[in-house]
Amino acid sequence: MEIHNVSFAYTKQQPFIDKLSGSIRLGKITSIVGPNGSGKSTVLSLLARQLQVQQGYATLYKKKMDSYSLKDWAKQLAIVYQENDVAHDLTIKSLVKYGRFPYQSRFGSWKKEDEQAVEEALVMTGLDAMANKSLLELSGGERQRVWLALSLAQQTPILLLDEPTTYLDLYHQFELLDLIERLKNEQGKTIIMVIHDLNQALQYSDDLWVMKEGVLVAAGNVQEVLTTSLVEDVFCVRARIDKGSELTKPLLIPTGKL
Ligand SMILES: Nc1ncnc2c1ncn2[C@@H]1O[C@H](COP(=O)(O)OP(=O)(O)OP(=O)(O)O)[C@@H](O)[C@H]1O
Repeated sequence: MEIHNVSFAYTKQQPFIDKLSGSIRLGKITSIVGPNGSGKSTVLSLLARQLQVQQGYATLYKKKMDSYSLKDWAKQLAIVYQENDVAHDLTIKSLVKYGRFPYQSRFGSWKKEDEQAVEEALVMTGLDAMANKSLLELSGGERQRVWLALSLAQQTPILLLDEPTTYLDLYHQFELLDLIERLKNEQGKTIIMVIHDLNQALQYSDDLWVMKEGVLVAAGNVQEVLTTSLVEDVFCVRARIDKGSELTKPLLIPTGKL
């Protein structure tokens, strides 16, 4: 996936995202990090076509993003936001079924493969045993898993996740990140996720995009990009990096504000 000089403005003044260019490696996990308000979610929304690119363009398999119909785009790419509104009287399964929407023809019926995709998504997210529960009965973290299940039922090769671990306790954060890693390793999915925890980014991603004030200031292999001087420049935080061993990944240790 390639992004060429993409610009976007929320207001008529200066573009907020100004001529952003970069590539996303397919079949890899790319984490987008950066301070609050730096444009991470905006970039996800532009790729999901929830916001419209105003200048420049993005391509997938060398074909321009805009030349895919919205329905075809929804077969390529699913997005899970951090916060979602929903009519609460739905059951988990009935919400996850909406992931099959791009595959339904106007008068089409619900097919065996639709049912199978929903079941698989429920099993993968550990929601199968409670599939008939109402969303009202769920905790914030459980509800977050339902949204992930919905996007998995969509069976797209690309998954965009906006702060997927935010509402989860530490155990469930690692459980979800392990699931994301499995989706990459076993199904070859491309994952693009916004994440605040730099150590989780270090542990789980292949590539890192670093945003600051709407600009992509660094991109590339996560271990090469995430240096102490970058953390100082972008986050205004002092840090040191424990290089780890053959068995362990590096660890970033923040030591205070600059
Ligand atoms: N709908 C909107 N209308 C106007 N401005 C917006 C809108 N959504 C976001 N912004 C502004 O765009 C900027 C970037 O927001 P964005 O949500 O992309 O940042 P972020 O890096 O994801 O932040 P965070 O880490 O706080 O979630 C912010 O200054 C924000 O106030």
